[in-house]
Amino acid sequence: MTRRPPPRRSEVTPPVADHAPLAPPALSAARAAASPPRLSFRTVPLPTGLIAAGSDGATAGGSQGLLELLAGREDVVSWVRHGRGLVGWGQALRLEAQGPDRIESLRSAWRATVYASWWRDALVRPGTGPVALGTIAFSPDSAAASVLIVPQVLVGLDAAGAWLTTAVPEGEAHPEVAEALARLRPPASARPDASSPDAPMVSPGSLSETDYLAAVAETQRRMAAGEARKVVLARDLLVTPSATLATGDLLRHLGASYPSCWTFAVDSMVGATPELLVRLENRHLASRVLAGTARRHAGDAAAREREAERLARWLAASAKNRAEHEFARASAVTALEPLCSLVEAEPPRVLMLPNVLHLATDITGVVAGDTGALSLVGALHPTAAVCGTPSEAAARIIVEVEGMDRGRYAGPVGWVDWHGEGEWCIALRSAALPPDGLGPGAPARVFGGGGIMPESVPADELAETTAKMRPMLAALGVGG
Ligand SMILES: C=C(O[C@@H]1C=C(C(=O)O)C=C[C@H]1O)C(=O)O
Repeated sequence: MTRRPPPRRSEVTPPVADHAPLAPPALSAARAAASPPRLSFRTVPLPTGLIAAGSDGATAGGSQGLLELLAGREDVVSWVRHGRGLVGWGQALRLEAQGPDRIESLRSAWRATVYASWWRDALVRPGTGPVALGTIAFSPDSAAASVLIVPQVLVGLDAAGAWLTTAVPEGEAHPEVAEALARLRPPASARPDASSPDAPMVSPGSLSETDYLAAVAETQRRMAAGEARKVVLARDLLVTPSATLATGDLLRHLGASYPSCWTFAVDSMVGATPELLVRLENRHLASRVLAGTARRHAGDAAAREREAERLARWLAASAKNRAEHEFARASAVTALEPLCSLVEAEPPRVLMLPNVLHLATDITGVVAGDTGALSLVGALHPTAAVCGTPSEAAARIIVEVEGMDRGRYAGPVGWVDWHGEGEWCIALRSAALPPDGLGPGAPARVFGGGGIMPESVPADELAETTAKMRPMLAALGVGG
């Protein structure tokens, strides 16, 4: 499909610069909404068998998996689950916003950009045509920018096949498909240093373990005084690798170990999250609320299996976890109802992950009017899964007790397409990487948190944050 007439000129392919093209300057969302940039997008199907997902998300046959395309690369974007989704690199556009209106500003800037742009897309499937990936700060007061990024090259894979979307400023020629395809191969020069002998260095972020225990106790004191009923606290660890480690290689590790999670990367925020904030496709929405956790332990497969069954029974029957879950579930349903003609929530079930089990509620709905995914994100965020109940009191306690700026941790992360649909998760099981890449002297900030209830045991809450950090820590080479 072509949305605006393509420019009347022959497409001459200019010599294409090598990898790591320079990022364009960031454009404030407010400026972009008033005076939108004009981009040209082109989506073409890729030959069958070139890109494929194995049953566990790994490579199938002679083809490449999506995350393998990122080997050795920096400046990547990723949105991959069970080997399918989107990966890309380069930046054709970067929109930035901050403050309480950051989500709405990005939404209207993207809408204006789409209207000012043109594209060719013979496929018209979710994720084809113009797509931007975003990562949004948890708090309106965060110093971290909330961004939407249009990659220069985006490769997608769904059940029907793979495609390639390129984005260039209007008036510039797209790289030829053959050229872009050749460049799907990771640059040999950027291959990671596989021999990093020393273990990474781990140090506390804003709170030591002792301080975190004190923060949990202080939160419980404030809850006992009637200030809030549930508060989600988090902490961070600084992990410094002994050698450079490419973002693309971290993502491959996450995708292989946590295939049922969304392996994401946007603007140096990376992770493998199990929590779907909202997917909007053909006006139908889906959301998966998680709250209430049991930790799994290491061990042989049979022992872990037996333990998981026992933990699942325990979690499903735990009054504390059920109450904690109910706050999160209610906050999501309440946020969605005004925007939907129908909202249905399944009874809670147990979701099993390699490191933890969660109570999970699947929500489905039909969106009223032309409400888009970013409007739904704005209505949902922050749910009581990552903030608390009541929301404002919990947010205040978080600021006062956690002592850190969460940045994009626990904020929305995902993608939006040309008509406002897309898929957004909560940026959990995640880390903020240094902007110029991980390496000695440039640590990753790894996050983990959990819901505090009046009856919580502080030591258990601390252990829960460690269990939730395990995916990122393992990808960074910490622990087993
Ligand atoms: C806050 C985190 O996770 C959230 C909190 C949970 C809980 O308290 O049980 C469970 C899932 C997530 O909604 C995290 O992973 O950092």
